[in-house]
Amino acid sequence: MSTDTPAAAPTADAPPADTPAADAPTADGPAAEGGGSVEKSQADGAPEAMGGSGLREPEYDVEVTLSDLQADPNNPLYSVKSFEELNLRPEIIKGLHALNFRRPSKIQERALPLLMRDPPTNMIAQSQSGTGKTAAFVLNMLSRCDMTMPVPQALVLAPSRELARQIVGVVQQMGQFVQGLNVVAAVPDPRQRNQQITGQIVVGTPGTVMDMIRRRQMNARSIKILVVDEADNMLDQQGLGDQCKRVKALLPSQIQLVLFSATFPENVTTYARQFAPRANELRLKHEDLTVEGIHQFYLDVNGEDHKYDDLVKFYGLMTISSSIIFRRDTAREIEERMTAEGHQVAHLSGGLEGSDRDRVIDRFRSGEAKVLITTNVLARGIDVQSVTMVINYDVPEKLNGDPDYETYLHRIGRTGRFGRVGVAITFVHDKSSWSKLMDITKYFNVAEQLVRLDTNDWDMVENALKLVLKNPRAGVATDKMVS
Ligand SMILES: Nc1ncnc2c1ncn2[C@@H]1O[C@H](COP(=O)(O)OP(=O)(O)OP(=O)(O)O)[C@@H](O)[C@H]1O
Repeated sequence: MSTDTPAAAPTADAPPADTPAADAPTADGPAAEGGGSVEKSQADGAPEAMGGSGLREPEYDVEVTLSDLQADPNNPLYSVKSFEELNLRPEIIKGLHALNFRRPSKIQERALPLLMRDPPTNMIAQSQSGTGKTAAFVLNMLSRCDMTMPVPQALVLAPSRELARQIVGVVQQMGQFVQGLNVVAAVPDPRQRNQQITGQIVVGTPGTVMDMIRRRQMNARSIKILVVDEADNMLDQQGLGDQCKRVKALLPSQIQLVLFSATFPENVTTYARQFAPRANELRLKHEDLTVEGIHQFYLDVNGEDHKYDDLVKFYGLMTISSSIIFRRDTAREIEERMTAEGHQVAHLSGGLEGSDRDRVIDRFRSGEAKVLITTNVLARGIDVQSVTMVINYDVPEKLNGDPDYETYLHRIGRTGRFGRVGVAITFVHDKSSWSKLMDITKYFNVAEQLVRLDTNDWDMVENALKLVLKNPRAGVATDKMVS
């Protein structure tokens, strides 16, 4: 895309103007409004307010004081309650303390009393990426399972093996002081083939779970909770939606159904309500979904042919602790080229064997690989706190070419986790990619904050990003920095 791209214009046809940065508020400016959230508590009957490794520079440490963020009522991490007040058992509280969870986040504070109420009620809950949804549903499961019984009692369905394995890890950590707890990952694994599942909590991908129940490897008779994580994705996609429905049909009829996601587009909401009837709902407007700590940029690339070169140049500018590059397809040229440039790169796509996928994600989590190149298979749920940058090498699109709002939000949500600062950079190389990105940022009400990075001025690019990443309280770049 040429440098006379309509950088600040809200539409693709609008004439070039100042960059959006000119009007962009700083982090000291207006905070993301928490007031636009909508909560519908059907159990109560009445609605309530809800509330590259680089080659030149040292690594940046991004620090964040969680207690400050948790004191701001507009912040999704805010809470007035303590875990003790949420009636959690002492051994579970001990696990939370061991994890350094001092206070619940807003979603945990709101969801837990509803989830843990007796008799159990269904729940459809939404909150921004990285705000602790996993802990909310894990704490409910830990509280409700009888650990003296070695049979599955709670089942979590997740869209990828990586996310399922991650959730297993969260259950193990939070439940480390819970006597008798056994949690099992139900993901394709030849070693598990004929093994009987005896864990009280099972976390898996829908196809494997269905197989295990059908082959009687897993006894579903005692299951009392079904959690569908990333529920909009799980219920929307024809394949997964169908599979989730079939898994549900294999479970007892009187169970607690819990759906969690950062996004619930309208077209999925109706289906979600059929899947989990009479649910308490914790919902947000799409305008309130972005996370303040994620600074959104676009790299103005001079045509498709320059994308590789610019990516490599970009990674030569500075060291990022960990970053993820999202691509539409699984081509490996970028990996090869960046490896040749001296970066510690890993590549993960759905086409790899399960054990290879495990090895790759584990290398990335441990920091052995600093750059992860992947597809939408990892767009959702993956929580690696050291990820300070996400790159959308392609603007996320649906199969029909329309902008994919939800995937954009989930991809950028791999950084800026639980109050941390992160940077999301989308490559824009022509009018079409530009206008799709504009649509997306307008949908989430962040078009004004989107900052252009000009590939004709790499010093500016470097300065803009350093400023944001060095200072956890720094605002988005101003027009002085990116002109
Ligand atoms: N109360 C808390 N105190 C401190 N850290 C927390 C708390 N709750 C969650 N976290 C941490 O916040 C991070 C994000 O949590 P989690 O992965 O559950 O987010 P999420 O809302 O499920 O995000 P996504 O929508 O991307 O799936 C995790 O590293 C988790 O350990």
